[in-house]
Amino acid sequence: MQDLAALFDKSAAVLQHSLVGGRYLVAKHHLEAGDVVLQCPVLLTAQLPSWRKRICYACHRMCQARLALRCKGCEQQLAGQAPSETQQRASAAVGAFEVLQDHAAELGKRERLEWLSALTFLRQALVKACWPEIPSLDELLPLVGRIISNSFGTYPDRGAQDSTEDDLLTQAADKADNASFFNHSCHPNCYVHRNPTGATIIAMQPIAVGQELTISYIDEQLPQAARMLALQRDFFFRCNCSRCSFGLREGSSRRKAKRG
Ligand SMILES: C[S@@+](CC[C@H](N)C(=O)[O-])C[C@H]1O[C@@H](n2cnc3c(N)ncnc32)[C@H](O)[C@@H]1O
Repeated sequence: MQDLAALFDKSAAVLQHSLVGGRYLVAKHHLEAGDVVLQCPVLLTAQLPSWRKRICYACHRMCQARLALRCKGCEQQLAGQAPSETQQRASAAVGAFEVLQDHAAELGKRERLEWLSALTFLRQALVKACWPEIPSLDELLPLVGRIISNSFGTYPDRGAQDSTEDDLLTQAADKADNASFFNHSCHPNCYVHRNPTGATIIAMQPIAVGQELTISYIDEQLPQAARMLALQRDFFFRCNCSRCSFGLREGSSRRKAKRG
């Protein structure tokens, strides 16, 4: 198993393990609002067929011309061997990816059936291709669960502001990287700035050394019931952040006060 802590060497975050809640990140030193916590390069990219030959393997930028031979972003030639740094980053990402929570058991019945039929098709293709070791469905489903519940959307070149959910769905390219260790909070202290080459996690407020670093996976402006629904539906977990726990207590004490 690779050294996961090393993924955060050059960042303001430290990886911690909790027996009940899995991994989480805390501030390495005091942070002010606007401080960069972590730079997350794109590490794994799932390309749609229509994107083939348009994404640079080195900087993961989309190239405008379909058959471009050289990336305009980093001047790398698009054909040929990937540089070893990219290969190293990719294998580090796979190691980190393997330990993430998969929630495979919590996939909805319909979603599970859809994935099982796609994975059965994949296995048949691997058999036909004489693949040396065919993974079982029980091995493949957790991979799907990890991708669904831990990846970030990568936006097309025009930038996050103009992008819509539809862009994400139709042009979906996902990445799994060190940013996948940030837990969610409905009252986060960091936000994610996404761009085509990766993501940057930025502090939104002063954060004390040792304090947990959190981001929001959803629109945290939603009311509590809608937030819980979105997290359960899209990420398969029940939120235990301080705002939700406080909200529940607040709701019950308000009801008590009404009854009293
Ligand atoms: C992106 S990962 C974060 C790292 C994760 N703690 C781990 O050890 O793999 C997302 C997963 O962490 C857990 N998680 C994150 N935020 C949470 C929260 N506010 N309440 C409960 N579980 C949370 C959920 O299991 C979720 O699927």
